[in-house]
Amino acid sequence: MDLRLETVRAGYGAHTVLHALSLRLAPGTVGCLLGPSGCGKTTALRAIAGFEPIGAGRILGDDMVLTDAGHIVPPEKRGIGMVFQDLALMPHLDVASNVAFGLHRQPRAERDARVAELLELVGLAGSAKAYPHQLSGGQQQRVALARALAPKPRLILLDEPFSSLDVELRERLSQDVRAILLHEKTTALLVTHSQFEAFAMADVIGVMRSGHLHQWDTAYNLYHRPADRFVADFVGEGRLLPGTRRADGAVEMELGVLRAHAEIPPPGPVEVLLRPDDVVHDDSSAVQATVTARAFRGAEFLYSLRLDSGREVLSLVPSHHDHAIGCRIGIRLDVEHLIAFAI
Ligand SMILES: Nc1ncnc2c1ncn2[C@@H]1O[C@H](COP(=O)(O)OP(=O)(O)OP(=O)(O)O)[C@@H](O)[C@H]1O
Repeated sequence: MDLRLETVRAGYGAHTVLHALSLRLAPGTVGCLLGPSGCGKTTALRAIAGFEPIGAGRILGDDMVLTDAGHIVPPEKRGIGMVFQDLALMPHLDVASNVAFGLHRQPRAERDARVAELLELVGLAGSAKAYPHQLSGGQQQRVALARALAPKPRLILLDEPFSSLDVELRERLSQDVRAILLHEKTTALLVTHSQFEAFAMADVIGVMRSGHLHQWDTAYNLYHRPADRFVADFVGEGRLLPGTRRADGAVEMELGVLRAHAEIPPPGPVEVLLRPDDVVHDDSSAVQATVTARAFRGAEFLYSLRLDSGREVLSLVPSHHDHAIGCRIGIRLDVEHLIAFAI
């Protein structure tokens, strides 16, 4: 489905939750709404599914109006599948019957073939006769996905589908689910507050806060070209440090002078985003900082460093450089693409 939201406003009574939400999800792509709890992700998904009316704007699927301020195509007529956090598998039906649930109008042979195909796809071909309570959480989630995909929906909506699973399983499952969605060529929209899931699954990610969509973009652009301070802060790790943009284009900071490019703000005070890989440990550097915290990440340490001004930066350092908290270490900047915001 080619899904379009055009300046959608929605909410509950007098409480507006979505403010002029606009986005487009191209057919066959996986999109994600990412944002802190309460920012309106689920409300957006429910409006797309047809469970919530909207106060203004339009929701279109393949150029057909699904919802506008005066009218709603009912959920069952939209060709949209859903996978929610609480799986709602039917406990008294075996796995195959759960997956077949939405296919009751199809001839038996076709239905059985589709169920077998999906169970194969989600890696549960051997569990067709098992009951939900005999499966692990991850397996149950796969059944829920197979069930939602069975009728070949034009769009599938996934609301925090992995939130009840442990981290390791989430990681594996989110990659598997992406592969399954691509295989089925289903357009999908996922809602999560986990960046990891968003990055692992989505082609395009929308960062939301308080019902506003701050940026609808690829993971690469959210990380390397954040549209504003909120996205810069919310996506990935990093710290904002004050600086001054000079007339010659360079930016002066306490850590040195950085070359700038045309996109950054005009001369004046700015805030510069420094990612942990922008701050390089270098014993020969004159600039020193104090290690205030460190997290072992296997190949690297993530150091929190206090500058002489009292401000903090993060630095990723190969883990054979093992510096204790309180140590002074030399650092220099190695910024490939300067990101700065006018203050
Ligand atoms: N049925 C409802 N009636 C009234 N207010 C609601 C209802 N559902 C949600 N809200 C409010 O709307 C706002 C957005 O909620 P929503 O569930 O869309 O956010 P979310 O981003 O999905 O959050 P979470 O990640 O915690 O699920 C919240 O302030 C919430 O309290």
